[in-house]
Amino acid sequence: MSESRASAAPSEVSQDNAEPEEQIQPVVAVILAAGLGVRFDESNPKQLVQVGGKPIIAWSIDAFQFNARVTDILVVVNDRVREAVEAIVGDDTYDKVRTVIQGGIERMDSTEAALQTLAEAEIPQDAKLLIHDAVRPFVSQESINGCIDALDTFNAATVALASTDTMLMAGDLGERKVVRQVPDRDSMFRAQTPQAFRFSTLRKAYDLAAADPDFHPTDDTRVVVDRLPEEPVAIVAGSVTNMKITLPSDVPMAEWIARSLAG
Ligand SMILES: Nc1ccn([C@@H]2O[C@H](COP(=O)(O)OP(=O)(O)OP(=O)(O)O)[C@@H](O)[C@H]2O)c(=O)n1
Ligand SMILES: C[C@](O)(CO)[C@H](O)COP(=O)(O)O
Repeated sequence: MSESRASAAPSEVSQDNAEPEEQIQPVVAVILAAGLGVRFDESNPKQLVQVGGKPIIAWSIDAFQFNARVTDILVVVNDRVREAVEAIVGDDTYDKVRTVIQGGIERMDSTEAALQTLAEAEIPQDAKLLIHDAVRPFVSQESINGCIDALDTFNAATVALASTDTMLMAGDLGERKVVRQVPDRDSMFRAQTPQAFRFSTLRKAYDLAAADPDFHPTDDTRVVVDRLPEEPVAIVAGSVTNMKITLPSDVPMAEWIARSLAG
């Protein structure tokens, strides 16, 4: 494990702004920033693009750094962004960032790397994990707190936004896509992050998933839903502003949100 800052295990370090009487488990935010951004521009890592005067990943880390209930932060990177991310979190502001680790080829490989690091740090089995996309810079404190609270009742929770569009489930008919089903809109949600889990629950789901090389989920909720179908995943309210920067055309909207937050 290569570390950029303090080598203490999560929550060994004193938590000056936590609420020790009410919060007994560590609350660990995992910021996933090891993606290549193929849909954005591989030569311009989207995690590092500036919006509202600071890199997208700095917005994302700030949301957890400044939440009093989050005790520890782990950042997952690739070689292209490591140096820049280490420079960002080297600032004294980021005193909850324990380590910057190497991710993997797929998103689930990056989560797996985080789980291994946390296991090596002997994190408690009931620790609360908040897995967040580095490229969702404007996650609200309500959504973060909603995840932490939901884990008092559930072992898994995800931020999601109720769909305002009717969704179409499509299939192939020759070369054309055709509609196979029109699910009831009230049951349709758009997945966002953070996605939150008790450590032991996500560990178990990932252990089960490891046996299947053909499983390529794009988020952690799917790993739990597929591999632990008896485990309910609570939905926590997301927001339109908790957008994911996926395409270059998302940047103007992100700039607009950054400006409106500053205002
Ligand atoms: N191997 C990967 C792939 C993705 N991610 C992270 O997961 C989040 C959501 O992924 P996405 O937006 O799909 O990012 P990319 O994989 O970078 O994008 P693309 O699919 O266009 O390459 C991002 O913060 C990304 O850095 C990661 O840590 N490790
Ligand atoms: C985790 C995620 O951001 C939830 O919306 C998403 O699944 C990431 O992957 P995608 O390939 O961009 O859907």
